[in-house]
Amino acid sequence: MKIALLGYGRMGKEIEKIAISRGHEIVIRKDVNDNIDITIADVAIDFSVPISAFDNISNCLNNNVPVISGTTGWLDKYDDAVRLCNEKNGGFIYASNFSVGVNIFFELNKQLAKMMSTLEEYKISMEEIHHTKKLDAPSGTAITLAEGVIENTTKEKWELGEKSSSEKNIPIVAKRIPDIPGTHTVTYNSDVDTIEIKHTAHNRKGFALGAVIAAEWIIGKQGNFSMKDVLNIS
Ligand SMILES: NC(=O)C1=CN([C@@H]2O[C@H](COP(=O)(O)OP(=O)(O)OC[C@H]3O[C@@H](n4cnc5c(N)ncnc54)[C@H](O)[C@@H]3O)[C@@H](O)[C@H]2O)C=CC1
Ligand SMILES: O=C(O)C1=N[C@H](C(=O)O)C[C@H](O)C1
Repeated sequence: MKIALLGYGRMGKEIEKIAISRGHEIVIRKDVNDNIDITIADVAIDFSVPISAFDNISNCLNNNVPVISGTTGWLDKYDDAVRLCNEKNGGFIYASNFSVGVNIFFELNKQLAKMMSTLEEYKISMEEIHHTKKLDAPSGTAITLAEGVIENTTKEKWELGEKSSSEKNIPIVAKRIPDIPGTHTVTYNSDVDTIEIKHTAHNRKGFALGAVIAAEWIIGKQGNFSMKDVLNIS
């Protein structure tokens, strides 16, 4: 496959190594606002910055190139991206986290939320820890975890901070510590005990492998998909 990397930072470089090891060719390495001809690629993988993700994705969809995006912090335009994908009969996957482990963790989180939904003595909170170069907070993964809880309980919103302003909200603490690739914890605390589920990424290889697998999977498909479709998780 001929792959365009839209964003050639920490993730772009990690994806390049894995893509080459799986027999693919990198035909574009776009960083910042370079002019590119996206039509030379079979598929594009966007791991850029929040302000550029939508333009990168639109350029692909407008030129009939399927696109995978892992960039977080741009979701105010997600519905526009889905609309454009449908209008152009394109292929598009956004995932806040491409690692297999986190996608299993997302399902575990939903199951746990269902079980906890009637147990009012337990108070939920979330914590995410990332490296100090991260631009957005809370992380996209923490937002997906919060959405999984909201779908399965009476919680209505997430809120940044240690304590939420309403019982209906899920408090999310975002910590920034040098070199941490990504740690997410969901905690249910009561007076008598604590239940906690946690995912710790040891490096960026899992995110990068998931993105390449998604790029391989989307070739020849039309529609807006998720990592759950790619991994066939039920
Ligand atoms: N979904 C997932 O599994 C994961 C998502 N991420 C997200 O991916 C994004 C990138 O992460 P990193 O590689 O760690 O960041 P990074 O800062 O190392 O790389 C981003 C690169 O994008 C470049 N860039 C700026 N404007 C651009 C444009 N118009 N077009 C293309 N590239 C442009 C920057 O120069 C930079 O080199 C972040 O939003 C991060 O949260 C990171 C890891 C996993
Ligand atoms: O910026 C990062 O590094 C990461 N971003 C994603 C997020 O916002 O959830 C995924 C992963 O945790 C690493």
